[in-house]
Amino acid sequence: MSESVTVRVPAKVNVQLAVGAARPDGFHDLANVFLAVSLFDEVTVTAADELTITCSGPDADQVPLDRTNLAARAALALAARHGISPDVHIHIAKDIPVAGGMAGGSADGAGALLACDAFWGLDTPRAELLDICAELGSDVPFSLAGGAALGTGRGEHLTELPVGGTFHWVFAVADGGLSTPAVYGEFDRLNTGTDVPEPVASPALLDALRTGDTTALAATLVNDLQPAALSLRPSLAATLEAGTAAGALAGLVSGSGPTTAFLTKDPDSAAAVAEALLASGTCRTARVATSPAPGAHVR
Ligand SMILES: C[C@@](CO)(OP(=O)(O)O)[C@H](O)COP(=O)(O)OP(=O)(O)OC[C@H]1O[C@@H](n2ccc(N)nc2=O)[C@H](O)[C@@H]1O
Ligand SMILES: Nc1ncnc2c1ncn2[C@@H]1O[C@H](COP(=O)(O)OP(=O)(O)O)[C@@H](O)[C@H]1O
Repeated sequence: MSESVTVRVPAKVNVQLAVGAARPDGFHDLANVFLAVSLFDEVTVTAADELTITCSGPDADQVPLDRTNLAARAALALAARHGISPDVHIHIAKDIPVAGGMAGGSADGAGALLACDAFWGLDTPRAELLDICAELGSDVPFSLAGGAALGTGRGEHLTELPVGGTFHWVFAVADGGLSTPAVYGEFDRLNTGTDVPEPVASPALLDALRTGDTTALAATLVNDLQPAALSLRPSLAATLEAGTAAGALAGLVSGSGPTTAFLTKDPDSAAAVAEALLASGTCRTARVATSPAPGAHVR
């Protein structure tokens, strides 16, 4: 057994998030087109007498260090399935914004699962790991998979998607987070009395991904949660405006927000948009990243 295992896991952006009506279980059916982006958390597992968690990075103080942390829940779930002790130390080096709509918690869940699996030498089949991910949260299977995928159901059933090029993004990180259930709740409130259509993936958007056509992707980006996120956080409208005024091809709220994502035509444009966003004072920080990025992998 090696002394430690470190797994690197990407953040995501939803290039299409089509949201259906609330289901009886409270979740919403989705057509969720995930794209992994090159901002990564690193999850390291070492031997310990009990299950403990530490976290480092600029947003570390916002991460729970008890058993509600998705990394702890992943270790507990895997250990329970194999009937072994979950006693390990998990360190999260966090670079993904917390509660930002970029699936940072999900990344840590998938990362801890893979790291514990390797550390304990279990060699759990991939399909079983994906099942555990789905139990942990709707976005967790995609954090394991990476690349690009269509998520259906509540987002946990994945179909891998081909991507024909590299996309250049700028992420404007807002002050504070937005609660995912609160944003879905606001979506329901805004849609009260309307007939919410079944969510379907956009053929034009899937085509743009497949061909790597940035301009076509920019024209088809859509997030049904955006009106709800803007309703809860009206200041995001100014961030979206600042990014597009600075030359981004398009901007949208990332998932449930409040991070906003801007698609740009090349690395130079991304750097210019990031600089303009920072100067605009409409965000806390701006990060440049590319996609697709690989899923959770041992370093
Ligand atoms: C909105 C999205 C878009 O990818 O991500 P974020 O922007 O939060 O990262 C996801 O749907 C978030 O997925 P995830 O954060 O894993 O959610 P879960 O833990 O499964 O569920 C948290 C809560 O979100 C709501 N929820 C989540 C998924 C879904 N399809 N319908 C929902 O209504 C429910 O209120 C649920 O109790
Ligand atoms: N490992 C983790 N990293 C970050 N947040 C976590 C983690 N585990 C649990 N959480 C909780 O999940 C909430 C959502 O965080 P996160 O996954 O970063 O955002 P989002 O759901 O918007 O993508 C946080 O407010 C935090 O309380």
